[in-house]
Amino acid sequence: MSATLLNGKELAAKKREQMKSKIEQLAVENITPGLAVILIGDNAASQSYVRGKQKACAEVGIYSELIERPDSITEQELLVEIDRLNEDPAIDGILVQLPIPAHISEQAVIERIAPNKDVDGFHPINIGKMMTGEKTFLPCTPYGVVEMLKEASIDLEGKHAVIVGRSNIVGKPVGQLLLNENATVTYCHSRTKDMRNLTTQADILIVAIGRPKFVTAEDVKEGAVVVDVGINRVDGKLCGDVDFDGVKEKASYLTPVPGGVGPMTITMLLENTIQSAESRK
Ligand SMILES: NC(=O)C1=CN([C@@H]2O[C@H](COP(=O)(O)OP(=O)(O)OC[C@H]3O[C@@H](n4cnc5c(N)ncnc54)[C@H](OP(=O)(O)O)[C@@H]3O)[C@@H](O)[C@H]2O)C=CC1
Ligand SMILES: Nc1nc(=O)c2c([nH]1)NC[C@@H]1CN(c3ccc(C(=O)N[C@@H](CCC(=O)O)C(=O)O)cc3)C=[N+]21
Ligand SMILES: [Mg+2]
Repeated sequence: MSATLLNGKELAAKKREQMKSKIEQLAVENITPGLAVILIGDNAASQSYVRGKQKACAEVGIYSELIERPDSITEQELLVEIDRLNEDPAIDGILVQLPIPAHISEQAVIERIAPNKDVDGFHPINIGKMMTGEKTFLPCTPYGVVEMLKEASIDLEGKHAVIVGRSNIVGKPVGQLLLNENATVTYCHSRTKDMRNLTTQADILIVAIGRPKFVTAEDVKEGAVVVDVGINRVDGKLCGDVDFDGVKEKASYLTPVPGGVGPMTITMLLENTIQSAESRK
């Protein structure tokens, strides 16, 4: 068997088309959704992601503002920038590109963003609402993963979803969203013993660890749905956390890297920004 590819790039393009007409409707009411992105330092990967976000905003008609600051910025200075954006009526969403320098507390920064402008869905209030199933901004990568599975009509109810990775931005929330969809969820991480025994039981396997081609065909059950969140640069080329060529012969569905989860992450950021602008009304 050769897996059906879950084409995130294509679904992202389709969703962005739909967003354009929503934004035209908002324009009638004199609302232009606005996103502020704060980029600290000169990390090449972060710069490239931020460019991707700005390009996507321009494509659908979201106003975007880039605030670039040097590595030497103090935590206090950054918090003041966030306060200003919290008060800015043209800004519906605020994103601080991670990682940030070690001398600044990531948690302090995330908690300073007004929850109703936290389009990343990282604020503890929004995480809490996600856990209780209240409507809120869902974290973009997990939200994008669930949208891709739904688009392919992959039934989640009662399925065993195994998540490899437990970061606050990907692993933990993707498990929570799948639980909200009535999947049975198991988390694996760097201390997990006999991980293969767990991953080979997965109907749905989500991998988000940041280790190139770490998950191989032997880790996967025949017919499983495999979602590769990893983005790794090896010899100048992008690859995921899953050994694509091996796993595609065993999985029923598989996401490519690039062109899988990544474009969906940006798309759900746009979606959250539009949702935020709609609540101005
Ligand atoms: N496509 C997209 O839109 C996005 C892609 N990414 C990519 O996804 C990947 C993960 O990102 P992120 O969640 O931020 O990463 P983190 O580094 O924050 O977390 C990695 C997680 O993987 C676990 N882990 C690491 N090594 C192993 C191992 N050998 N076996 C089992 N578990 C392991 C860690 O365990 P422990 O907790 O025990 O340390 C940790 O929970 C990266 O490649 C990143 O670039 C990230 C965000 C968005
Ligand atoms: N506050 C914050 N929010 C984030 O959402 C956030 C962040 N910080 N820090 C870094 C990670 C990573 N991330 C990606 C987004 C898009 C692609 C993406 O579009 N990838 C393309 C390839 C892009 C390329 O060619 O480099 C693809 O997979 O096809 C990847 C990774 C968001 N993150
Ligand atoms: Mg991280």
